[in-house]
Amino acid sequence: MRTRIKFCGLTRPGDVRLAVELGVDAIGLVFAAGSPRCLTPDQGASLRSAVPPLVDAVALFMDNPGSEVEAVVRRLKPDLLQFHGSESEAFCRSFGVPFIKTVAMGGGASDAATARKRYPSASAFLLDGHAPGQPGGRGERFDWTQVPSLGRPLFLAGGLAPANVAEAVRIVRPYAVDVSSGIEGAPGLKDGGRMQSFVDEVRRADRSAPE
Ligand SMILES: O=C(O)c1ccccc1N[C@@H]1O[C@H](COP(=O)(O)O)[C@@H](O)[C@H]1O
Repeated sequence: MRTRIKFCGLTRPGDVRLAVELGVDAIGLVFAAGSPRCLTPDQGASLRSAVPPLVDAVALFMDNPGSEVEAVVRRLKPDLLQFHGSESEAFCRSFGVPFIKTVAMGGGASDAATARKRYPSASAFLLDGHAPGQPGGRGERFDWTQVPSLGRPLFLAGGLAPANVAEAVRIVRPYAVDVSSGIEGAPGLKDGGRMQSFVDEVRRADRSAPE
């Protein structure tokens, strides 16, 4: 099984081009207010145009008004939406685009127990290391031995980096890994060397997969 890779929070066309060259499966574009990686719809549209067919463009939101999500959907035509806040199932599915729902695993108050029932139409769940109500993209990991079974493909996120992603893949065997700050030189600015090392480490862990 090949672990899928999503790079999130890209802000520069050159970073998108390198991610595609490295063979990542999905590029995340952030529209969450307050994030150092937050894009305007114009910036998002320009980056989206650098994403070729067969690589997914994912638009990320955190409790944005529906009108903002709608505007990004209309402009960028993303392949997937990623919701990081307290959005309802009805809100998430109202845009007619498949969606990933984040499950907060940190702070001792995981919302994993209710996610499966609350979001029956989620295409996948993304497990992140932050506490419920907090934003992601801050490099917070959680206990990888405590991964809930949610009946949908799992994206593992939160504090992943070239130095730990192989271990994370071996323990969790997720459908995909998702990384933002762990491949950056500074918030929003991806580092080419770290991007390359991250992909190499995921592939190394894949090669060690049990038959
Ligand atoms: O990237 C952001 O700035 C962000 C803002 C608000 C919600 C989520 C955000 N990013 C997502 O957080 C996880 C983990 O990031 P990290 O690797 O720990 O830095 C990742 O899924 C991003 O998509």
